[in-house]
Amino acid sequence: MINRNSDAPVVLIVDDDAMTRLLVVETLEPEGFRVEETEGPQEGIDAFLRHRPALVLLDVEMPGGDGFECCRRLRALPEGRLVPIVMLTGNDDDESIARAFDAGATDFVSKPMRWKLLGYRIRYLLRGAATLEKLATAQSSLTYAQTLAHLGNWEYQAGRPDGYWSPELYRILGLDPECTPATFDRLLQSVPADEQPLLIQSFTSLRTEGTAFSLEHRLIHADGTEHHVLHQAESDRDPSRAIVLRGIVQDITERKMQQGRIEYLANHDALTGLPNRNLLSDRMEQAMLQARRTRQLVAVMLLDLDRFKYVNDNFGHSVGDSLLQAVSVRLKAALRDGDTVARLGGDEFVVMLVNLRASADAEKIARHILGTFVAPFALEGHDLHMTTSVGVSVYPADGADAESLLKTADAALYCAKERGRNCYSFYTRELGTRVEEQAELENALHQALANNELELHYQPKVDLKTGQISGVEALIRWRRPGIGVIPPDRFIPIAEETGLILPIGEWVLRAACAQAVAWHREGHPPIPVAVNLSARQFRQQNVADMVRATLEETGLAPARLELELTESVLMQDRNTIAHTLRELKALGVMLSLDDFGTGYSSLSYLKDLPIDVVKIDKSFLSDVTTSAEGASLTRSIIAMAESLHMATVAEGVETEGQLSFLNRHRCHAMQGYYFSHPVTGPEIAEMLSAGTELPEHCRRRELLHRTLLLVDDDRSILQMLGRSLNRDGYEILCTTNPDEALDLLARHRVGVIVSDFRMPSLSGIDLLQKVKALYPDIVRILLSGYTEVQSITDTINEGSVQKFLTKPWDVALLRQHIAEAFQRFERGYATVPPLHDGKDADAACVDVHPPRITHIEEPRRRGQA
Ligand SMILES: Nc1nc2c(ncn2[C@@H]2O[C@@H]3COP(=O)(O)O[C@H]4[C@@H](O)[C@H](n5cnc6c(=O)[nH]c(N)nc65)O[C@@H]4COP(=O)(O)O[C@H]3[C@H]2O)c(=O)[nH]1
Repeated sequence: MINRNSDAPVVLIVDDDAMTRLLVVETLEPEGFRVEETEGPQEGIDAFLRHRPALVLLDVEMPGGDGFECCRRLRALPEGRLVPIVMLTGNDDDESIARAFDAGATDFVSKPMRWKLLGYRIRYLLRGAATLEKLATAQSSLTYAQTLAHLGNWEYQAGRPDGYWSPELYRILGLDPECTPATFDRLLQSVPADEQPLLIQSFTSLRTEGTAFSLEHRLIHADGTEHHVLHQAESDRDPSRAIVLRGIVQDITERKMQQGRIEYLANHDALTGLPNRNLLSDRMEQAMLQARRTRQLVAVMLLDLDRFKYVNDNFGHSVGDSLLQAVSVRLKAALRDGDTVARLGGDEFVVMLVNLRASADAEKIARHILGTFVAPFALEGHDLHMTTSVGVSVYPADGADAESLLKTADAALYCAKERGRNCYSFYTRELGTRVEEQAELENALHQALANNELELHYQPKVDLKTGQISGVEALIRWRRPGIGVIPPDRFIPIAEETGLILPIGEWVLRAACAQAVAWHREGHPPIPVAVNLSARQFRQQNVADMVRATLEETGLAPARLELELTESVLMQDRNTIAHTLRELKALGVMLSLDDFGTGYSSLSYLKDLPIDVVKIDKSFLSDVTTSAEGASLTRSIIAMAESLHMATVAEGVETEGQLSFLNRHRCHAMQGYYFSHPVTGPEIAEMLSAGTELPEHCRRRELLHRTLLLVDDDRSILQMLGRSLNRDGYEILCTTNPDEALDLLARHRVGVIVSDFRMPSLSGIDLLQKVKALYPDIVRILLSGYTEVQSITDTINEGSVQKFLTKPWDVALLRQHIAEAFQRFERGYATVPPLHDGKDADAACVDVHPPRITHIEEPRRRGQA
């Protein structure tokens, strides 16, 4: 019977004896085997390759060759390594058996054989072969896996110095298995000296007490490189009850490096390499712990670069990035080793100072930090002058944990910025309360628009020539239920910061336009309404689109809308802003520059922008009648605007003196409490109906009459002077008090002042010096006795006095000099040239003739005997 079952295990019989082959077939096929037969060694090898038998029965003596040699050749084949080969031998002698095993045979059977047992024997051998194959597969998988995992292993028997190291362990150590004994001492040699004691101790406990260990330590590879390994070991007893120690050594160098990299990235800022918020918090907690123990202080400084956004917008992000890197280098260089500089993101840095004894130490360092910004940063061909604001909080007084310390430092930073930047502020309790209030305000502001809590007031602007209302400015108010009206200065900055200014700004624009249309519909003359736009609106919205849509929606003529921008708007990217302003101009609206003089706008920049009106900030107006500087700045702004063909509106006009000053210098319009506070829409309507306007004497007049101011503490002299001059048609103002004289000058357009030399409260020279500074166009005459001439020579030479009259006077000559003085004033008035680039008007309008002395000889020049 021939077994053709293809799944049946194949047995190859190689024997020249046909009878033996037949008996094998007859015996095995009924047992479920398939038998392939060949007669000689070479055919046997060919059949082996063809049929891949599960087992080979091989005769020892064949005519075609020796069975031992055939066995050897079969074993040499890759496919023949593990196949059971059973030698069939007629010689049951020891030598043949030994030769058979030597040639690689698995077993032998002596002829004549017991055929009945052959099947059992073959099955047994096949089971053994299968187990061996599985073992070999498992072994190679294990080796492969160990290589992949860089996992080596070792084994020692207690009491024996030599043991076993796997190939991978040799590879990890970089050692040659052929010439390196697998001893524990050799393993130890590869461990750096500082880590050897730990390993020895662990190994000893394992050996003596059976305590398993798991350690990470370093190993020095044979090539000298340092590797990190995870080393784990435990002990066991083998079947003979001997103690066996087994361990694995895994090379985790790569994982360690990646872990290190991940940890670095998680704790450092990628741009500057400085610690980030994460690491900073850790360090802060540690520093506070230590400070508690040593009773010292920790200071946290929060830094924000002033105008960093301007650098980014105008010089590009790569310059911005280089700047941040340069700042981090300077900050690190400014501090001690134990201190920390971290970057929180953007242009925010934190400096943490440890081991401080007093807050004053932190103050010194804060000053030092400001000092490190003095030198410009030379970056990509630009010299950037940067400053920073610093908020400081101190542990333990200002916070018990990292988060609260950063919060209080932030509050202090806010205060430093409010103080004008480029300075530092320490946190105080009052500041904290203010910050909390701010936070509360911020929450409430989110609801304000939805709850209809916002409203608009309007402040009239008045034309100084006609005295009539020429427009209004819309000013927002927040009426908080249960609290009252909150002024915009308190909530607009918050709205700016949070972005709420965008919806609020849109609402203001719509409400103001609608109100202007409503006034017109009620029959009032069409007056323009001005609306403030914030810098953030320009950055984040398409302002031109929004304005166009609002004009369409409300039906307001574009010429009746004025948009007020602050200088901070102009500090944004030049090209973008110029483009937006041109788009707005193309719509037909008016553009005015608010709070002019408080920012950084330069004349050359302004002249390229389509600005119609410059608003002079109220901070200049406040001291315009008392401070030479205030007066000079305001004059300069008016003159500059005039030269650029822009109109001027002065804000915050509260007194007649300020108004007179503005008229004298030909400002176009005013806005301020002197005329009206901001009022409601209906109140504006009432003012328009009533034709409310500036009183006649407050308007700008061209030269109508000559006003003369006489100042003398002696009333009788004043009367005599008045009598001498009253025929000439002057408006004569008299006062015995120099302070009152300044007030009169502020309120009246005086052309000539005559002042006595000796007065108890202020000398005539001091008064005229002030007049020169405040009103350089007024012609200044000093009145004195003969004997005083010598002492006032220098003053005359300095130019504070332009004419000099002596007492008693010749009436005709007095009249003549006063008339000449007025002619001179009027000449100057008619030719006041526009001022350029902030130059003071003095040089232009003061006639610097040598002083003329009436009645006596010329005073002697400085240095003359
Ligand atoms: N001391 C004094 N002050 C005077 C006088 N005349 C007017 N003022 C005040 O000066 C401010 C003029 O407005 P601003 O410079 O545009 O300054 C405004 C403006 O920058 C901002 N603001 C107001 N409304 C809005 C708005 O709707 N949107 C935006 N973005 N900002 C607004 O808030 C600032 C303050 O507004 P207000 O508190 O209404 O304060 C107003 C006004 O009430 C005066 O004679 N003396």
